[in-house]
Amino acid sequence: MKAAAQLARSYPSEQNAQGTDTYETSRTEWQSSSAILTSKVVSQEQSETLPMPPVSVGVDHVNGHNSTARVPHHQKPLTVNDLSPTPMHGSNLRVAYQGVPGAYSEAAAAKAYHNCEAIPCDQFEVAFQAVELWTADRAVLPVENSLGGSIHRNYDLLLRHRLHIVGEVHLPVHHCLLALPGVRKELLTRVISHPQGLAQCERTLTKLGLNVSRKAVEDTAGAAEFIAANNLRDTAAIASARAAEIYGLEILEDGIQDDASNVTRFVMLAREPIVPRTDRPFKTSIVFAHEKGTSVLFKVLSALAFRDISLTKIESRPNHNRPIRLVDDANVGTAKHFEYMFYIDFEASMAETRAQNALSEVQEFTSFLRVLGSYPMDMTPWSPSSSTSHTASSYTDLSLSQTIPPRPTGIGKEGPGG
Ligand SMILES: O=C(O)C(=O)C[C@]1(C(=O)O)C=C[C@@H](O)C=C1
Repeated sequence: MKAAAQLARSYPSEQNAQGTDTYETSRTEWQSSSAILTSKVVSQEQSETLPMPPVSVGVDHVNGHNSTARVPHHQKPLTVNDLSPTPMHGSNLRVAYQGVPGAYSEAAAAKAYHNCEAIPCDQFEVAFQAVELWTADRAVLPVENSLGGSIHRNYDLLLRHRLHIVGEVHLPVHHCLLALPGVRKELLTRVISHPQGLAQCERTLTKLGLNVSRKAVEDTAGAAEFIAANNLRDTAAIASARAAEIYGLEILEDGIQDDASNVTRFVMLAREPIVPRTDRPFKTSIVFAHEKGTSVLFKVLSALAFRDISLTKIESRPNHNRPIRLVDDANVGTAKHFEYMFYIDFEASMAETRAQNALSEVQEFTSFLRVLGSYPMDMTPWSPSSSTSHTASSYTDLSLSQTIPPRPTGIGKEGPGG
């Protein structure tokens, strides 16, 4: 079959959204069998972490602004042991995020899915698995920040798991320096936060003249929770105003991110892709590799540029299937090339012919190609000064308005979402 025809047939259409032609079948056409990666639970993202006992929560206020996610009392983060394919209850969309209540990821879940039930997970991988095993309907995960850069772990997990990107959401991130009531800045010896939180405030921390060590923990709100639970009077957390409220901390400094327009981009993941459309701006995310490594990159970029398709993001990660390629030259020795997976986001919908043609061409000179998702761009108005204020209802996850394949027996119905 000609590649273009194969592509047009393989990407989900209105027809297959009705269940007559599943995306699962088409997806295999896009992937070389050697590149299929298995899912297994991996160790936590930070090797050096602090234990964080759970603390009860109940304040409904995200990062200084009203949240629409419901946070049950005494909610403990989901761990890998909690994951079993048990039936869901209730009609609201259950959205998995990494962290504890008060984390920015929780705010992103609320922005993406108004009135959702936000489910905290102790690792990114658990959030992926929660959706795969029907414990959650969606996962909302950070992929990049305007100051701290890419969240590499999630790029690797996107490849290892079979979920589809169904949307994106940009969350302005407004950091505060939090400590127990009565603690003065001069008494601090340590600042703890998520590595991204530390990275996003590095220059400001230095400017404040604090004589503190930095320590990475699992998430920003978890840092606040840890200080409260252990009554640490020499330690401050970088976290949201909502985390201060939840865990009873005081705000020593407000807005300590190095750039006022600090923003994190999150992607929404689902078990099924959405039907791509052309009536609003769409983005498509792909990942590809080639045995000849980086030499293919120029061709891929040309295939997009030739069709006037703009790139919004490019990322490379080690190709874990084949990390090194050795090239022997009898005369000079052995060259050792690192192998990469390339991730690209571009501004076009897979419903557009130009995107289909571009990917047909890309398919011809890559050994592995996977469409991670084609989804509406977050076009909500930009207001960095208002921190994490969000217009929850202005965002739409189109997957909620499409026909969604039935759940296995015993699973409840789809919630309202965005
Ligand atoms: O720690 C949190 O609060 C998170 O939600 C995680 C996270 C991230 O992984 O980048 C999300 C947004 C901010 O960039 C800081 C941290």
